Amino acid sequence: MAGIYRSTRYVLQNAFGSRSLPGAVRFYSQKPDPAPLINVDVDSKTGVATVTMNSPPVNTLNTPFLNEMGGVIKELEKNKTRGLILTSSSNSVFSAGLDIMEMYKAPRDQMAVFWTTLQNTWLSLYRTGIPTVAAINGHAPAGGCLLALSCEYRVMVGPKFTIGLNETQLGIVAPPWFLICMREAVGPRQTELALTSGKMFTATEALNIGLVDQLVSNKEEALAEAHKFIARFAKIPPLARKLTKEFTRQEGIKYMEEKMLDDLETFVDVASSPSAQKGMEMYLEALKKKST
Ligand SMILES: CCCC/C=C/CC(=O)SCCNC(=O)CCNC(=O)[C@H](O)C(C)(C)COP(=O)(O)OP(=O)(O)OC[C@H]1O[C@@H](n2cnc3c(N)ncnc32)[C@H](O)[C@@H]1OP(=O)(O)O
Repeated sequence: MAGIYRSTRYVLQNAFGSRSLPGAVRFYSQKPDPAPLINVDVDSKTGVATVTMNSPPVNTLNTPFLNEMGGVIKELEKNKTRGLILTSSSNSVFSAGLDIMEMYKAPRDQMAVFWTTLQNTWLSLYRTGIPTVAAINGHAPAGGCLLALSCEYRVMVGPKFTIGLNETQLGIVAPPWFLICMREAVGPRQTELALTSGKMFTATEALNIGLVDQLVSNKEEALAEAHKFIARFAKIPPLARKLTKEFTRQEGIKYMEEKMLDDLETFVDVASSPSAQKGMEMYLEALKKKST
């Protein structure tokens, strides 16, 4: 393990005094951003929260965004919210996944803070007792797909948007917990086929393999179906529901609880390797070329 990484682990462990690091915290002081990156609207009748990612242009997952998302989930849990619908303010992108700028040419300690924040926020979303639905109203590559997979139900606007774990196309490897989420939705065979090729699925293909649960034709319909899904739990005792969800998701939860620091170490080593850096550089160039 490289010296810088050792010191990163030391800083994080010393700051929190144990192997398990808390979620949704800012590790370093940052200038507060006055504009929220995520909007929350709680329906006063149903108690269901619509959580709208609003970080233009493409809702990339970076440290401030993930911190805010972790804080939102914590707050909704505290307020005993009846449901959480995750969607996007963009007309074409749900989330473009991890912010490559958090990994490209970033110092190892910055990468470590980013990844720890991602791990914690993911775990909060994945295991929350609140019923969760992704209303996928745009493209959802990589980390965007992970967010959707972490919810209990996925309604996707079709037919033109795509979804998938495309990491191998970038020359990087999706970590085991991304894979666990995919496998829980589509099974081992489709997971291997999808991840080894980095396939992005059309909404119809995604429905056919069970990557999404329902196809609709616009965001309004997606939100309506999401509300219907959450209403199914109106008469289910919340504690029984929450524990059943935890049991069902035990593999992912256990992985993160037990392997958090190993996973972090692997990420920093892999992401800072020359081949991953080269892959990201080429990918960023291709994105820039496309947008100009
Ligand atoms: C080392 C182990 C790590 C393993 C895990 C990795 C998981 C990940 O999530 S990696 C990230 C994977 N993400 C993608 O492959 C998506 C890339 N983006 C796109 O395909 C498209 O942007 C889009 C289909 C989501 C949207 O297309 P659209 O035409 O609407 O917008 P663009 O012009 O492409 O983008 C606007 C703007 O945003 C920049 N950008 C897009 N995605 C990212 C990103 N993931 N990170 C950083 N920046 C991104 C893009 O370069 C444009 O920037 P400029 O306006 O400055 O040119």
